[in-house]
Amino acid sequence: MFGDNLDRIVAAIERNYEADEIFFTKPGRQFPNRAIIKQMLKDIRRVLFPGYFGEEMLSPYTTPTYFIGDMLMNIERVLRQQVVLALKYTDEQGRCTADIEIQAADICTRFFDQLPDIQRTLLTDVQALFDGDPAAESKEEVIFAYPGLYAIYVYRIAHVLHQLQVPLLPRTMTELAHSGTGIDIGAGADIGEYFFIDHGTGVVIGETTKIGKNVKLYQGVTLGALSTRGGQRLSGVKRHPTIEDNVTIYSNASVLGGETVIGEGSVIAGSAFVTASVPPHSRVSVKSQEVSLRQPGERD
Ligand SMILES: CC(=O)OC[C@H](N)C(=O)O
Repeated sequence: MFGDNLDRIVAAIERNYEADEIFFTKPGRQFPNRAIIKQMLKDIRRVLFPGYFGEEMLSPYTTPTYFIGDMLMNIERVLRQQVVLALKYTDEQGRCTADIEIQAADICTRFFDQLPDIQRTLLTDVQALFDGDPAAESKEEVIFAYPGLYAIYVYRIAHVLHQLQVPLLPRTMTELAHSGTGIDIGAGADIGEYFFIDHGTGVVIGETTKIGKNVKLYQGVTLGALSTRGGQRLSGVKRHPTIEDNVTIYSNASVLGGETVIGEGSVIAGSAFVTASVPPHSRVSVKSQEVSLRQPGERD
């Protein structure tokens, strides 16, 4: 099939390997496993919303106490292994495995301590989706089927791991959700409770975005950076906007820039392009310059 070409192709690929050190996985190190991370997200979701994504609560012989305990012990073991792999892979100080394992165990302790709070926050997101979408038949339907809730769930798990400075895993998680839903939420974004994303396809929320409570986004909204020409020099710099409490942003609007603040209670029209701050209770029309104050009692 290859004829005489095989040797030539092999040699060319080998030369490409030699041109960049990223091709040579570091000796004794191994990447975390994407399939295992995906399964772990499923298992955590089964604990937070039992019965929705597995058979667990249907058996009369299973009490929640044993189910939760058993699941958490298994998830902890898997998470700890993946955190060890991620820490080892990215380690630049040549730390010994024992030290890395201690750090991973500590990260897991802190992560699981926060799990009940993540669950409570997710319930506020479920409520926001149900309250905000007249097409939702029930909160159960939101949990079972809504892509917005799934993306928010994965984000809330990934965000805690990001705060605990776990490398590789948070991004892997949010990209798994992105590929399944079309909703891209950076794990570093800081998002308050009662968060609502309806439909969701094409929503992008950059990693330094700050979002208050009770914020609503529709499909195609970008909360992005103004310019990324600075490349890695902008790493860690606030590049994405701040959205205060009770803001609604309609479909395909772009709000860009690290210093851009959308004041509390504002409404941004669909397809608006906003690169400057607007005061609380603004109504922003398609051209970002056209900003007027919302009248008291005026509807979104
Ligand atoms: C959402 C967005 O504008 O991202 C651009 C780039 N990935 C950054 O983080 O700056």
